[in-house]
Amino acid sequence: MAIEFTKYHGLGNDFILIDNRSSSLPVLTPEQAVKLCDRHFGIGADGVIFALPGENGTDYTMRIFNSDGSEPEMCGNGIRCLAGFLADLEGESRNKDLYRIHTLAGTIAPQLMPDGQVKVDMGLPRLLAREIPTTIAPAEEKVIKQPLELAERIWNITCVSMGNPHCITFVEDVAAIPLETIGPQFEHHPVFPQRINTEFIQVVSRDYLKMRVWERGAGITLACGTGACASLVAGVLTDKCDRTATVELPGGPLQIEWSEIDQRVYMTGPAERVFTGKL
Ligand SMILES: N[C@@H](CCC[C@H](N)C(=O)O)C(=O)O
Repeated sequence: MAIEFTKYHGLGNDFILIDNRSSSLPVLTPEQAVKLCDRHFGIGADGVIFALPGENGTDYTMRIFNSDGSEPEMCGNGIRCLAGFLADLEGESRNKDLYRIHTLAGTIAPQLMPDGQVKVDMGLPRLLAREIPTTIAPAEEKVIKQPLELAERIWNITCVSMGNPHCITFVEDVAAIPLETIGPQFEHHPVFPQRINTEFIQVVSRDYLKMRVWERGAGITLACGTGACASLVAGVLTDKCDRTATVELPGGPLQIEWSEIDQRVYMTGPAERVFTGKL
């Protein structure tokens, strides 16, 4: 069977997009996704994203497999790419700019902007230890500047769920963090029963943060949208940044806002089509 795909990226966080609108089950297994994501023996990507029929009154459903085959609840860069992909698929019959997408993290709403960027209503951040989830604090408490011992060092971590789990730590110099060795130790630390995405943040000013990330199930990536949102929330909670800031990632900048009005997080950034192909 031939399967068509489109390769997209959001600031270098890259995905294989599959038109799965005729079935509610992904046409590929997690094992097949792992093979396709391989950068030497496959197409190469950080994950595979499926555009499925909508559920619960939404326009579409997004499912995603990480490059290790695990299934995360949400993906910020991925949902911008999905919005671009859906607009391509709908072509001339498209009659809206704002999609309501069902995800394992709830309904997320990406909007295609006139300048080509995609602005996403990422929903409410979740802050309680049980919502992350983490056992580092009592279930009903927030995890803000909590000490975590790892690699012979104490890291003060703040945890935020954007549907998927994030652990944020503020550092003097992001370039000096040995991500390859430290990242997996955070990801598999026993206080995170569902593993964790870890963001290292350097505060350049109250509206400009530099970020590097180790992603659960994908390792080092050039950008992480949910991670940038979680990091801004962590920065506000620890009084390191304003509610609106640019988060600069290795792949480029994202604009993030934690709205004072509705307490929801908004992310704006690009989604770029790279090529199409047939498996
Ligand atoms: N890169 C994504 C996040 C993808 C999921 C993540 N690896 C997880 O397992 O939670 C983003 O842009 O948000």
